[in-house]
Amino acid sequence: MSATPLARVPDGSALKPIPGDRGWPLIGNTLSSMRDPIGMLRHRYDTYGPVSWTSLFGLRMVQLLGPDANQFVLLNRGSLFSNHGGWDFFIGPFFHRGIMLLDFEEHRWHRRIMQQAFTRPALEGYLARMSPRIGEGLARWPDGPIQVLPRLKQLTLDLATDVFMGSELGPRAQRINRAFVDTVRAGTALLRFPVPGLRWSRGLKGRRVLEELFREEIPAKRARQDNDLFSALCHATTEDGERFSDDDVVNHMIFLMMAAHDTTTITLTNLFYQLARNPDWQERLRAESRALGKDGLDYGDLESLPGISLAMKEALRLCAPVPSLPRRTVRDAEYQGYYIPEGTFITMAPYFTHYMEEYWPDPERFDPERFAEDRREDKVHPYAWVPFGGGAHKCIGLHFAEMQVKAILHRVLLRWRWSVPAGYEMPVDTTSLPVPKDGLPVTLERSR
Ligand code: HEM
Repeated sequence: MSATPLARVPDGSALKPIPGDRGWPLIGNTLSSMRDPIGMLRHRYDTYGPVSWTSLFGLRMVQLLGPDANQFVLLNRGSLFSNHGGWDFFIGPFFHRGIMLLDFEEHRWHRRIMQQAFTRPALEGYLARMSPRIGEGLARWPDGPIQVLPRLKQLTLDLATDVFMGSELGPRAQRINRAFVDTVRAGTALLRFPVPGLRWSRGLKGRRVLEELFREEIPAKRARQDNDLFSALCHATTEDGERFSDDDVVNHMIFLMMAAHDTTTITLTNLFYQLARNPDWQERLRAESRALGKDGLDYGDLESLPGISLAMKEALRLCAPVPSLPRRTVRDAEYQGYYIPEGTFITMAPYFTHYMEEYWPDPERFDPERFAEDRREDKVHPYAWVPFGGGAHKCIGLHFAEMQVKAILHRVLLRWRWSVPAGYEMPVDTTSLPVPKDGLPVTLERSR
């Protein structure tokens, strides 16, 4: 492909035009970015450097690559990049007014209130709810061969029903689960317009069902205080007395369930995979869990499982559940001497950064010790490890995620040893969020 500039640089400007190429007619580079995102970005980085453009999903997209670019986009000095402008194209119809799709002052207002639902006491309450439910959920797993992905999806969905919504929803919880699954799947529909019975229109219907069911429940939730997330959003109040309206609560609930569900499931799936391939690590974590001497974790126990923290960081490096983050410029911008016009779609790519040999020695290797205090390879650059993003929109649920991953993995480690056949390599479907194409088959064997 021959390089063409993205746009003409304004007369008299000393800036350079962004180099790049459209890729194939009509589809651009969409298919290669879905098939092999890291290989495709490596090729572009080697060809054009950290700034280039191509055509993806029918849009001209500027790819800003590497830790410096991550820092530039995520810190967003001068408010150059809109989250709404980037994400709305992909998930707006189903997750509009979710906090990640808000910008600048309005986003800060919502984030201040939402923060009240993620304080330490709130997290302690969620863990207390979650812990026995994890035990019940895992008790339904058989010994022997299982597919990890669908099992974990069911478990995290059941946990979300209780911890996010509150169990008193009873039979309505099942309708919410169904509607929720349809809504989330719609974001990855290939046909991006409503055809009855297909993903997109099922997603729109799912969104309407969720809105209705959550809205009906709000008066009861506002009337009493409980330790589920829905309740926390209904009661969250800042020191200045700011609170969410009913519409805000509905929009945030729908978004939060989505933000938490697949991301945590993918992280756990990758931990299962890596620990199956690295039995020495599996044994090390099991020994740590056994030393704790109990099945259910309390919040204070989380720090006693440092091995899981290291392994989780490494699993998130090797497979960033949110592989790239879109933005759109709200004014003309400049990066490393390149001219980025107003209205340009941008992506930055944690998935790619995490495999850059320039920053991560032997990047393909599962090596949790690279995050240990005496090595801290992630410190090579503050934006080299960015599975949770950074800046104003940095994941608000990162401690929640760590807590849930630890609470689940701890119980699994105590109950089973698991393995994959020698030489097994997990085939990853990267058409949307990265998941194993085969669901990750493993064999569970009782460990006590
Ligand atoms: C390992 C699990 C998770 C990963 C890898 C992850 C990743 C991310 C990333 C990359 C962003 C930034 C998006 C951007 O800047 O465009 C984000 C934002 C967000 N995440 Fe997570 N997330 C995880 C778990 C969770 C959980 C468990 C929750 C809630 C309980 C959550 C709630 C959110 C919210 C509300 C935002 C938007 C924050 C804002 O815009 O201010 N996430 N997450």
